[in-house]
Amino acid sequence: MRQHRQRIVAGNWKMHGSRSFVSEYVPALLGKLDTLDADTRVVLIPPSIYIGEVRAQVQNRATQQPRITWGAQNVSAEAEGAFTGEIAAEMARDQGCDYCIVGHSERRHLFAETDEVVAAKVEQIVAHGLTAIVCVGETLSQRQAGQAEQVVARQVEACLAKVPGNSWDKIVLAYEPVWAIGTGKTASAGDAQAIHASIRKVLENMQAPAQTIPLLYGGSVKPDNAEELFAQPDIDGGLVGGASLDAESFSAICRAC
Ligand SMILES: O=C[C@H](O)COP(=O)(O)O
Repeated sequence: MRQHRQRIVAGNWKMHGSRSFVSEYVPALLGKLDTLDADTRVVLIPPSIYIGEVRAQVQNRATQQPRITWGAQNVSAEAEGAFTGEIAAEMARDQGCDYCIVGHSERRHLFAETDEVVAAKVEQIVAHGLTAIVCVGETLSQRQAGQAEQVVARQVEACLAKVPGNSWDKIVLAYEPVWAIGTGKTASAGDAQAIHASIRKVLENMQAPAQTIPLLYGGSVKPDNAEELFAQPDIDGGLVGGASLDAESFSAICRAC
């Protein structure tokens, strides 16, 4: 039987959007989420400059809160200071964010973020009362070399190394195979489930509450594959990129959860 865990669909807009997009997209999306399963939480994650506008649009539909919420794509590993261009976890909290993505493969590969940096960011995020959506996942060559489980296990252990024992309820993991991100290639539901199950074992070995931490799948999630992925026993929802930018597609994915 499937464990009862929080189900989450998070839409990572990446570096897309505009003020006019927010004002059209958010009301259109919310209008399509009236029939959402009561256990499912939807997180809108725009570029940080638009968080305030997303927040205002969601708060206009007070009846859907707190099932519909918002978050940040990234925060600094530092608490505050002379770090031009960065935003602090406390600032994300100040904008009402409940969630923050950390360790996304684009940050790891394009901005050279290491597991140690990710761990420091996770520490900041949970210390400020936000929930970290911690991304892990293997590259294509690592998968082809049969190292997927091993790579993911190492990332999980390193990225969660500084989580205080009383903060595990502030952790969500997102398994995102790098080769599936934005490529239209999705891990098969069986392969994704196998990695998710292996992540729970890693969490158990870390003395974390492995059965209650939500595990999301990310990588070319679309309306036509979401249901099968979300039906897997250890997959509790999705981290959605491209398809989250279309209200019709994203709402269909949310309803599949
Ligand atoms: O954060 C989202 C992931 O990178 C997945 O992106 P995608 O759905 O465009 O493949």
